[in-house]
Amino acid sequence: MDTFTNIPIKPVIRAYLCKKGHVVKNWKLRLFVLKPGSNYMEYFVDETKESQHSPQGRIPLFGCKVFEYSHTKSSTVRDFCFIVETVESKQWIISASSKAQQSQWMEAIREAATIAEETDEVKLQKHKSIEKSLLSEVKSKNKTPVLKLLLLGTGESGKSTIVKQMKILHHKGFSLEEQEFYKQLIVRNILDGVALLVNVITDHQLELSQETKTATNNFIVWYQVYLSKRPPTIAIKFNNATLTSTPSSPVRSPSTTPPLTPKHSPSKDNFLEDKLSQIDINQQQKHTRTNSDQSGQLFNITDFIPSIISNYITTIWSDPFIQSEVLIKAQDYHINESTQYYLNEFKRISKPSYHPTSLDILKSRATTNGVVETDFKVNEVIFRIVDVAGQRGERKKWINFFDDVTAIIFVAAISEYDQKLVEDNCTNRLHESLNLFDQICNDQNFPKTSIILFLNKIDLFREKLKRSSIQTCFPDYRDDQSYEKSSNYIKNSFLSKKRNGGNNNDSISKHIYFHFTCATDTKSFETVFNSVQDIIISKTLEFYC
Ligand SMILES: Nc1nc2c(ncn2[C@@H]2O[C@H](COP(=O)(O)OP(=O)(O)OP(=O)(O)O)[C@@H](O)[C@H]2O)c(=O)[nH]1
Ligand SMILES: [Mg+2]
Repeated sequence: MDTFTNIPIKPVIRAYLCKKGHVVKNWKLRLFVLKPGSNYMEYFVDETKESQHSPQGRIPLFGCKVFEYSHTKSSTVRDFCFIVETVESKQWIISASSKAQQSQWMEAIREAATIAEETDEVKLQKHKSIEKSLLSEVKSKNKTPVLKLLLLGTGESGKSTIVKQMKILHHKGFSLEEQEFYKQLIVRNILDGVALLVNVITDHQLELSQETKTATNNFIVWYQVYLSKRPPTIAIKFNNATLTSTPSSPVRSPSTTPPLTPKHSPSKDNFLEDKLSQIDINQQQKHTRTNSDQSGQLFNITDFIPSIISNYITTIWSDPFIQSEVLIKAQDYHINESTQYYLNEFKRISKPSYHPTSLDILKSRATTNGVVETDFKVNEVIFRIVDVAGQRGERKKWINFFDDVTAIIFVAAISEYDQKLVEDNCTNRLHESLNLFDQICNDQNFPKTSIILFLNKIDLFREKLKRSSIQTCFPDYRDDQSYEKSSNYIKNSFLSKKRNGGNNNDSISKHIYFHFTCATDTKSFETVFNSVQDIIISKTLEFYC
């Protein structure tokens, strides 16, 4: 996990000090080295070993305590002793050669401990020991603890994607029924995405090459009929809850948008347009019933795209102008971020034998309706993950799920710094997320609940920084457009939202943990979730033990 402190410039301190053995309790002279900004204090047998950087041992400094030590009964009493105790309660007894040296080292170690980071090695050790103690506790009490994690955040921030990752990591992936659902959803996502691109072209009256123009015209004529026939939602049962797909409307736009109509008159020189020209748009249903042979195959789509339509999509996406300017403009129309991924993968996806991969599923988009609870058994613990709908109108339902929450994972999509909210088309999405975070982390409903902040979509954030600064969202931001500085600024903006109520009230001065995440990347999510597990389990241990 990252920390948010600066490392002061201080000299290295090194000296020979005596260290009491952990196994054989005798004193050994060791060369101790404390480098400023290091996460460890190291000790060596001598200078040669130091120059080879071959330490005899190292003491993790993150959160360690230092206190004076005086012997009560020992035949080998030493003066000026002190103890360094790590967060894992492991102790090192060290003896200095004078009072001044003892004070100097104690002070330096204390200071180093305040800025040291928790290293992966320490995290892993902690993770294992926490798990071990929880397991033995569980065995002795013969019960499986249920830890409730509430996923909160604005719409489209990535909450449901996290649940999908949990399925991949802890549920052996997706069932055949789920894969079928996602296949249909992906087809819808692609068709809606292409229609939205065409809508952008029409809206902005963009000039296209003749080939692209023909393909867009043909596609949109077909799409309008397809849309009128397609059921508005597809649904699937997940663990007694229903996830319903309500794909985004392809005609969302920043202003008043004309209906989807091709700007250029369709040419009459191909099969599809000939077919469609026979259709009375107002009589589509009737027409399909009576001419079900060819148009039935063309429009009765569940999980595949007819090859003629695939060809139009391929032509449209092969145009570099569509992939650059049109795609960027489409952001203002709230295009699904995965459209680019799907269209890049379209050759594979458009095959009749297509089966979605885990990544395809992670990239799919369906607005969550209501609340979906899913249990995941991880080792001997059940994580009950509560995924809510993030859009404004849905948030009043959240309060019903605040009871017995072990931890809140607040998901904020930091790549949204230059995007407007779908709900009102005017509020900056990141401002909305910051305001929501402010409410959540200062809410008295969960005074002791740990809050874990996921600063999500870092992959899109990195890409976007190449073309626009976070100044769009934070006019006071003065630094450069580097990922490090920009992400750090956003992180601090979130963390600064936590208030302590001005009365040192412990109940609302809870700690906020944070991670930079890419929820569609399974490997990095696994690391992040291990760390989250540690925090949650260690907090819960207090309750169970
Ligand atoms: N590139 C990228 N896409 C992401 C990331 N996280 C989520 N997404 C995509 O963002 C879209 C929205 O994600 P969801 O998980 O559905 O968002 P949500 O927070 O559940 O949204 P609501 O249900 O509307 O509240 C999906 O298409 C995801 O694939 C990420 O870190 N990087
Ligand atoms: Mg969702």
